[in-house]
Formats: sequence, C-alpha cells, structure tokens
Amino acid sequence: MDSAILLQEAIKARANAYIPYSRFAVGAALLDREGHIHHGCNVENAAFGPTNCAERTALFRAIADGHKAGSFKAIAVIADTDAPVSPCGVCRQVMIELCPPDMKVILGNMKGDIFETTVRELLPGAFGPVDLAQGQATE
Ligand SMILES: O=c1ccn([C@H]2C[C@H](O)[C@@H](CO)O2)c(=O)[nH]1
Ligand SMILES: [Zn+2]
Repeated sequence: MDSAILLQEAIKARANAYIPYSRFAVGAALLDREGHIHHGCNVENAAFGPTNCAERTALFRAIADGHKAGSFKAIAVIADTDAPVSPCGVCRQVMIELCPPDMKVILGNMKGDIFETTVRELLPGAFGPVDLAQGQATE
C-alpha cells in the first residue's frame, strides 16, 4: 500500500484524538496482512500517566481484535509538527514487541512532509522478548 494512502487514514484517525490537556492531536493507521487498516488516536487522562499514544491505541486495538503480533505490515503516524512526528520511547518499545523489526514506519506532518523508517531503526539495541527469555531463572 502507498505511504500517502496510509497517512490519509492516519489523518482520519487523528480527528478522534482525546486531547483536553496537551491539545496535541496524533493519528495512527496500522496496516495488517489482510490489507485492513486499524485506526488509533491519542487518548489523554487527567492523571497524565494513563495517556495512550495514537500508535499504541492502533496496535492494542488490533491485537484485541485478534490480529497476531508480528503480522503487521506498516504503520503511519501523523501530527501537526514542523518535521514528521517522532514516536515516543514507549511506543518504540511496543512496536518492537508487536511488529516485525523491518516493518515500515511512515511518519508525517500536516504540511505533507514524510519520513520513512523501520521499527528496528527507531530503537537500536532494543530489549525484547528474546533478551527476557535468555535471562530467566529456571527455578
Ligand atoms: O508519537 C506520538 C507523540 C505524542 N503522542 C501524544 C501523547 C500525548 O497525548 C500528546 C503529547 O505528548 O501526544 C502520540 O500519541 N504519539
Ligand atoms: Zn508514544
């Protein structure tokens, strides 16, 4: 699928952002292997910590709908930033967990700038499921 089309879907998702505190709206569109798209927006909270980013909303709703970790094809993320939006560290860690490392991540802004990267490039040296398995005590 064309990056521009997935970004258009992210713009639609962004319209639903719940952002009473930051007023910073973010949208995400996650492509699955059947070619379906899952929308995500940021959902904020008065206690701040429970806030969920757009990227994680899209990933968690797709997992909850039965799509398997590692089966996703691409994600587009958009905000009204000067440069294409930069995913936070928590979302980078969640993408490492749930997406193929070489999966395309399309970052955009409302001016039409686009930066394409991958899950692995966004979190080099990441701690992941393999590291956890290697360090687990046997009893
Ligand atoms: O890539 C990003 C960066 C920030 N946010 C959200 C979290 C919070 O609601 C607001 C300000 O950080 O933007 C996202 O959803 N995705
Ligand atoms: Zn995030």
